[in-house]
Amino acid sequence: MPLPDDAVILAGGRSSRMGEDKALLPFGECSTLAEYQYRRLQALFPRVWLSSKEDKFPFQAPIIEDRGSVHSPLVALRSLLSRIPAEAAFILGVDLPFVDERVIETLKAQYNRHPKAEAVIPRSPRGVEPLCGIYTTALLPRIEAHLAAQNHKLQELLASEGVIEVPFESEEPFLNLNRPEDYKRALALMEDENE
Ligand SMILES: Nc1nc2c(ncn2[C@@H]2O[C@H](COP(=O)(O)OP(=O)(O)OP(=O)(O)O)[C@@H](O)[C@H]2O)c(=O)[nH]1
Repeated sequence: MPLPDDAVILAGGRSSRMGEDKALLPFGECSTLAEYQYRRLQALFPRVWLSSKEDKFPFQAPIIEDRGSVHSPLVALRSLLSRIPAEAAFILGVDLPFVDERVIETLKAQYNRHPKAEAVIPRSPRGVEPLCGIYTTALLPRIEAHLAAQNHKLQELLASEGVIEVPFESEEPFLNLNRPEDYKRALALMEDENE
């Protein structure tokens, strides 16, 4: 299997727009979206982790807890890139349930073609999709610098020559669940797929 061997699900956000913790919403056959993502990624990566502020999950999985109480994906990236046993990991937001195997295998293939890349990130028609991509420990010094400057913008971290952008024709796989209406739409899409 091409590298990386590690996948990490970002599941420690505040879910303020959803109004309840979206990682813990039921999804598909699973009692939580976090477990749905975990099971899917287990088929594609030898090691799968959950990234969160604390262990709040009703199933067994290795957790990488955040170092720092501020909520932002950058805080999570600092903690997980310092903790993974390798130099790179595939990162996925818990709220992107439609990122499929084709997307992941395309990103893996690009990473294997560019092993010195700092990150390999999809670009869809709506722009870069930073919550789905391969991130490497080479980013750690810049992540620390951005956090020290209280700059939490992932897009700014990724505006670097060392970041490979991979174009995708559709934004559909990157549909994310921010609000209750997004969740309802995602449940309906799942039902359509299963019919
Ligand atoms: N581990 C960890 N994950 C985070 C943190 N902040 C955000 N995330 C995750 O990163 C992804 C994008 O998060 P955001 O869109 O910034 O925040 P959110 O919790 O999804 O939603 P809002 O509060 O409505 O913005 C989601 O998968 C979050 O669970 C954090 O501090 N730690």
